[in-house]
Amino acid sequence: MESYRSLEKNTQGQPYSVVSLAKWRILNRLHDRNETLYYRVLIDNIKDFAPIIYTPTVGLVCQNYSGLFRRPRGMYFSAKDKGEMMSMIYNWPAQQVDMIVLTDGSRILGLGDLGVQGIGIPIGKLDMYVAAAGINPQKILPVMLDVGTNNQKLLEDPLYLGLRQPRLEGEEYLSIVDEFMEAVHTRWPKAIVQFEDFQMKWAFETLQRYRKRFCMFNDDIQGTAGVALAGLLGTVRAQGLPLSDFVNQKIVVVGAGSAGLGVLNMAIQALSRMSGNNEMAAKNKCYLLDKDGLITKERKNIDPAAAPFAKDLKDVEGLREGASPFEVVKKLKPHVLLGLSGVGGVFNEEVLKAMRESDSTKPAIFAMSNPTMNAECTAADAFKYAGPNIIFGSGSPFEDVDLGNGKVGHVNQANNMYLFPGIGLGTLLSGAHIITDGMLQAAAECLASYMTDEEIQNGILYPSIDSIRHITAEVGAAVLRAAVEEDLAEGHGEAGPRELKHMSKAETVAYVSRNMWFPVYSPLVHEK
Ligand SMILES: NC(=O)C1=CN([C@@H]2O[C@H](COP(=O)(O)OP(=O)(O)OC[C@H]3O[C@@H](n4cnc5c(N)ncnc54)[C@H](O)[C@@H]3O)[C@@H](O)[C@H]2O)C=CC1
Ligand SMILES: CC(=O)C(=O)O
Ligand SMILES: [Mg+2]
Repeated sequence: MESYRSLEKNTQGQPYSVVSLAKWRILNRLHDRNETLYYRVLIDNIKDFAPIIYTPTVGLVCQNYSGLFRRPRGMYFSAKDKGEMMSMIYNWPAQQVDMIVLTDGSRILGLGDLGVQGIGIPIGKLDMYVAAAGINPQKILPVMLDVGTNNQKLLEDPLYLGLRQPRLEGEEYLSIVDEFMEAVHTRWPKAIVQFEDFQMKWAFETLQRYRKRFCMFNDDIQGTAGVALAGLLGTVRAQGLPLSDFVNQKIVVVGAGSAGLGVLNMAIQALSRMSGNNEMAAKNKCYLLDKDGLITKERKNIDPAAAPFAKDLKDVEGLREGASPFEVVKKLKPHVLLGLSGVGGVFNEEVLKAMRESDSTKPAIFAMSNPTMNAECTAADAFKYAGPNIIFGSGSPFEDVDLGNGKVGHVNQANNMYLFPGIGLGTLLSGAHIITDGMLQAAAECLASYMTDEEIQNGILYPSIDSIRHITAEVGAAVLRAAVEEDLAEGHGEAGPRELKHMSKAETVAYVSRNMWFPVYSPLVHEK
């Protein structure tokens, strides 16, 4: 910590990229040298270190990974390993693996295709699993599926560590993922595989293909959706309205990719439950935009995943196919404007000023894209242009904003880190062999009800990252209980299905907390 603090002191005024990469190097060296100590300082200083090992710095690390590379971490399965993956999996030295984060590097944060350099994301996500969920670091496995890259710059970079070929497509691609999933399942049938940062077409396709066969989920589609839903429900409470008023909120989502569509799907499921299974009414309140603007039924070559949300032009009077975010906000006066576009600055001054006319007393702006440069707007601009009354959330951290007269504009970190560790931990301890919508919904509801009314009134929708272990234990327990209710909990370790079934809510939280690993040195000689 002394060397970290002196680095901070000695690099004041230097560019963000230089300072944050230097910080990452200090932590990475410690990670290689002394795992127990690394996780201990990570847990004790999570607020300072999450932005280094996770977003935003992890983005910069991935962009520069081939140059930063010193030692391997995790496993790489390449297209050339076809037919060998089963023996490769059996070569992994740990007896047991509980949690795998898998990527193919095709959509790393909002930074696009980074090929094998995307391995930084599974490493960072699994560090959060250890820090937040107390998964034993000996039982985690970051995995890169190297199926090539379409990033020309990387293909020409002499330092690039991956296969120098264009990405595999179609059946060739799927056969690689299939082989990997079968191999993992054979050796560790209960290991949970988190799919992370896959480009949209494969994100949806693999989720559909595997979710009923393997214990897996897609964090960008499902984890993000739960965090966003908790945020949306929070904004209803912040307006002093009962949760049932959620059905009256107008929601504009900018970005129709895996994350944006995941959010809309989950929000619409929740809305239709609240409005007596009236899915039509729920959909009417949600508007979706992509790089070509408002998606309507007039759209040519509409993506099948976005089609269910396309608006009939007669239902959006005064708006046209492809209307810009500004036109949409100006016309609709939405309660919530949520960005998952991956494009920095899409919520510009004009769009943010239009949010001043929102029908909500506390309009919500979520600029959820990562890393910081890709956020749809900064926190300072949001409060400056949309007004001091807004609720603000961003995917990467921003400082709270000084609004003058002692008032503070609170910044929420609307990031799936509040859910994925609990989803993984709860599933693991339940012993369920699949992850259902019910388990994910329980996770979202747990996060949504975690904050007090007073905090919510002050614009605070999510807990501080300092309490991430606590919220993760609660989320984990909620997921475990949902698995029990669905008769999926087969038990794990000391607790069989009967024990799990008979645990009260409080006992489940205590059970989950008890099973979280904490970094202490193990004695070399056991005392008698
Ligand atoms: N805060 C969080 O927890 C999470 C944040 N994200 C972020 O969300 C972003 C998007 O991720 P995915 O949905 O997986 O990407 P994606 O590539 O599947 O989708 C991006 C979408 O944005 C649209 N888009 C592009 N330019 C646009 C523009 N100028 N205006 C409006 N829409 C535009 C595209 O048409 C596409 O529909 C990334 O930056 C990622 O870091 C993703 C998951 C979780
Ligand atoms: C947070 C996250 O999963 C993403 O930006 O992709
Ligand atoms: Mg992601």
